[in-house]
Amino acid sequence: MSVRVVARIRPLLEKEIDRDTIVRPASNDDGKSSNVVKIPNPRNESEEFSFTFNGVYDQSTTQEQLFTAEVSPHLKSLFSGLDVTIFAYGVTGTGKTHTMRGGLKLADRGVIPRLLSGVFRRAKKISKDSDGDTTVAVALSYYEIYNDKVFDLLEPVEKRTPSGLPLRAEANGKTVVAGLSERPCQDLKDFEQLYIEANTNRVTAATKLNAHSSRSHAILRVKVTQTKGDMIRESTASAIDLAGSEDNRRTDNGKERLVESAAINKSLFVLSQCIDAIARGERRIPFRESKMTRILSLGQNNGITIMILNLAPIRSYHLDTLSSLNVSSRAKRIEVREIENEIVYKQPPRSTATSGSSITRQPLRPLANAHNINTGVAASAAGKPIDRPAKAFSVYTDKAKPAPRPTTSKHSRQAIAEATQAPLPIQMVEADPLRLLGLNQIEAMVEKKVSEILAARTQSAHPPPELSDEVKRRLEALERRIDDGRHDDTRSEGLRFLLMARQHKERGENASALKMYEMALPYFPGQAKLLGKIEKLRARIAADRDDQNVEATQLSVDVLERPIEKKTKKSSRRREADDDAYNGAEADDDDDENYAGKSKRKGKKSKAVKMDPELVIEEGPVLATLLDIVNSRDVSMIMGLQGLGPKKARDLVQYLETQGDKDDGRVETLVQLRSIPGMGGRTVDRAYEGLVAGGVC
Ligand SMILES: Nc1ncnc2c1ncn2[C@@H]1O[C@H](COP(=O)(O)OP(=O)(O)OP(=O)(O)O)[C@@H](O)[C@H]1O
Repeated sequence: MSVRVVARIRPLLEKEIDRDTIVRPASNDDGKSSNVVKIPNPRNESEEFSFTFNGVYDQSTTQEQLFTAEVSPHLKSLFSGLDVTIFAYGVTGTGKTHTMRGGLKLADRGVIPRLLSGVFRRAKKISKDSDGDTTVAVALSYYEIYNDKVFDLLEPVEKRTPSGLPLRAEANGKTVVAGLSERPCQDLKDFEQLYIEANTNRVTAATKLNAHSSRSHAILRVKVTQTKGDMIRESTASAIDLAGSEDNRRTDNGKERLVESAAINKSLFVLSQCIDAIARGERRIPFRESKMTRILSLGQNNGITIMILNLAPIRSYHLDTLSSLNVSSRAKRIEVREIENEIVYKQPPRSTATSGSSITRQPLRPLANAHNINTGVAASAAGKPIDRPAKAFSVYTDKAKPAPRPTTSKHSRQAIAEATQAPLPIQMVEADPLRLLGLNQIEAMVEKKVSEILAARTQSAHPPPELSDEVKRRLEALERRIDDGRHDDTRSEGLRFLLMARQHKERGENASALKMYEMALPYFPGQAKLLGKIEKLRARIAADRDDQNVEATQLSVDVLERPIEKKTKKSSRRREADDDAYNGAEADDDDDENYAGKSKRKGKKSKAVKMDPELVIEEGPVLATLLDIVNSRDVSMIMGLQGLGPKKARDLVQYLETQGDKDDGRVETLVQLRSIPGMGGRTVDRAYEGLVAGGVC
């Protein structure tokens, strides 16, 4: 089954006005259910984009309606052994916490308290229906991921270590938080007490956009353990309130908040990359690049996953809303395997006959896949008696390695046959290969062959582009700087972003590299070299694309399909010109060499990109004039700038209008100006050069 993605549009808040509403729900073709979100194209308001979801809930939807429709039906699955994950996703201030936690009044309670209420009710019913044969225990864990570190919310804040709790991958593929506490929870009252107490430990700080903004991802795990005789079934419901992405230009965040914000934005960026990679069927999913994505393990976790996309209906969120609509509409394509957790059997008490001080104990090792051995659910469903594993642990001697059981798997048979270079009749291998070869011989051969096959496979897979020794050396040096402990946590985090940026850049992933450099910026505010890198990458990306392409705002291609298609011919001509400019600029790029302290690469100079990128952060009359013209929001004045036609000028003014009033939404730097949709590096350069040529300096 795919991830179920539903959208919820929140009502207008006190200061928001109806005429700013731009997001609306619509019905699909059958006209019955509302499962479409409509939003205007920011570049052409007469055109609307439609996004289809599994369900869309409008402003009037109550907490109860949402829970009854989207969460309640999965309680049954939870008790039949499936894990259920519900997570809220969206920009800051769109209603994630309201949806997941809700208010204190009964009607305002969100998904989490209602989920617990449903769990206790069902547990009672199961116990009653089985005349007490089945008992159900509920236990809670609650933790947050703050600045990419995991903290237990059920433990007092004083107990936290600066590095937080580590993550561990379990044999069954699940990622767990090592050392996380778990509290038994008898009833709703118990839960409320724990939950309210824990929430006071959660890091929440006010941002300009949302007075009670959550600055961390909060994850509540509800473990349900059903015991009947010696059978134990465990399943987990996870309710996740993700922190919201935010545009720091809109939030006036201070330095500490910028760092938090960078960590939040980074993890959400990684999440969107994971979603993209899964949707495209790629082999490498970048889960490991953030703790949140490791824990969420989208598409890796078995069970049921529901994503609630929270949306604000108003214009000031326009581009952010489009971006999250894009990410979540791709999440619909993620397939999740619905596999029930296995039943585990309690151990019968061990015989003490072999105990005694003279006996050397052998280490206990779990049988391979011990708790996955029994597929009792399937067996019982088929009406067969449930096979029980004889024991969950086996004793092995350390001296002689156990002989591998003759295996009937195709690969092993092939491996043995290939290893002996004489194809063995299948029946013989299955009957008794030990009669043909010694145990150790077989084991050595199988091991050798399997490693050969694996090595061959690894080599035949597309190897990542080989990094030059020089680049490797620099990356290693950067990693050492991060790990040598001389930097405080915050600085290390910044260096980590730089490291990731360089890795992306070396792989030719310029957009991701740019994002990472931008995320490093709050850690090194005003750092000229870093700003220069950002500028150059922006120019490079812009030159590599059509000037008009709004991709710089991270709108995905599928949203912009129509407008882009219309101007394909014109675009390709322009792109050729841009490519020339790009190649010239590339030859001029001193980025890597400067870093390594080497001389610049020589190449043809670009005519199109004349401006020295380092100039862009300087103050001066040209810059001041350019920004004054832009901030005038006067289309006729802006049109007077070189390279800005009426359409670009209108788009720019329209965009600035979405950023608030003239004082609040002022563009202060060229970096900001270049980040505006449609204002790629070349456009800004031309405008700047036009002013220089006109004598403004
Ligand atoms: N469905 C709704 N009905 C009424 N009020 C709502 C609804 N959704 C959100 N709100 C209100 O909108 C404001 C922002 O909501 P909330 O704090 O839940 O946003 P958020 O997405 O969790 O933000 P952040 O990511 O910053 O924590 C709050 O005042 C909340 O009460």
